[in-house]
Amino acid sequence: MKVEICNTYEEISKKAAAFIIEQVNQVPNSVIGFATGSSPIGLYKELVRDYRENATSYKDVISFNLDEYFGINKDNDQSYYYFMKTHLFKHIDIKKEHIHIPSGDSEDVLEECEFYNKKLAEHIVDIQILGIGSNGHIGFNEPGTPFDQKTHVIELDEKTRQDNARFFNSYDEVPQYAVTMGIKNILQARKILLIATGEKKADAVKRMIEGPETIDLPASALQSHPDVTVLVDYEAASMLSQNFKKSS
Ligand SMILES: N[C@@H]1[C@@H](O)[C@H](O)[C@@H](COP(=O)(O)O)O[C@@H]1O
Repeated sequence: MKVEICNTYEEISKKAAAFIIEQVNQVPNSVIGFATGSSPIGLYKELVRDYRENATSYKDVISFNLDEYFGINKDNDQSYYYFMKTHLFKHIDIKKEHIHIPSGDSEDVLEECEFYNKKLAEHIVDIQILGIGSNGHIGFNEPGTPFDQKTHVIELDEKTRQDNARFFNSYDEVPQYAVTMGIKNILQARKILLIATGEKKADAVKRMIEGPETIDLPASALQSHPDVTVLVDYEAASMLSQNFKKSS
């Protein structure tokens, strides 16, 4: 894994944006895997700014989002569909028919998972953007998820629901289940770009990079991927060994 320790969230967001913009400029019909959560918001702001200033076009880009809450309709302002629309998609020229986000309110959720896996199998994601949960989850793959799992329904950890409660009126409103790309899908991307900030992520970041590869820390699965870039601030990097900090 390439680990870059940055001074500010702004620096992380700019570096991440440059990574995506370079990909889209080189290959206009790139397939980009998008993530939600607060970590990539700065990156999306930068992409929108660049779109307005430099007209980088997304008209041929195909997108796949990692996950969606289960039991939430896409027009609900807590849905990840709504998040992507608000923070990125409505500001750029990506085509609606090129956007893929698992549906959180399909009548048959297992069929939805199968459909999403089928769509994913028709493409190779060029860059998958990731955040990381404080319990080491990626997408919504909670601790204990087998690494060979593809898109599936998952019961959210209490920790995850507590962490995400800040976006809802109360803890009880946080959905109990989600639909998420599996770790197997995530590892099939050509490149992975993970963003983590703040000391709440420090333990998960250390275990992702320096700990054993274990289903107890889902992000440790990334150790077996050949092209992962991790952008962190000093707080998120604070538990990494000194050796590691120097060599990065
Ligand atoms: N499912 C999302 C993840 O994709 C995200 O990476 C993570 C961290 O979120 P944040 O960036 O807000 O800390 O939690 C959420 O639950």
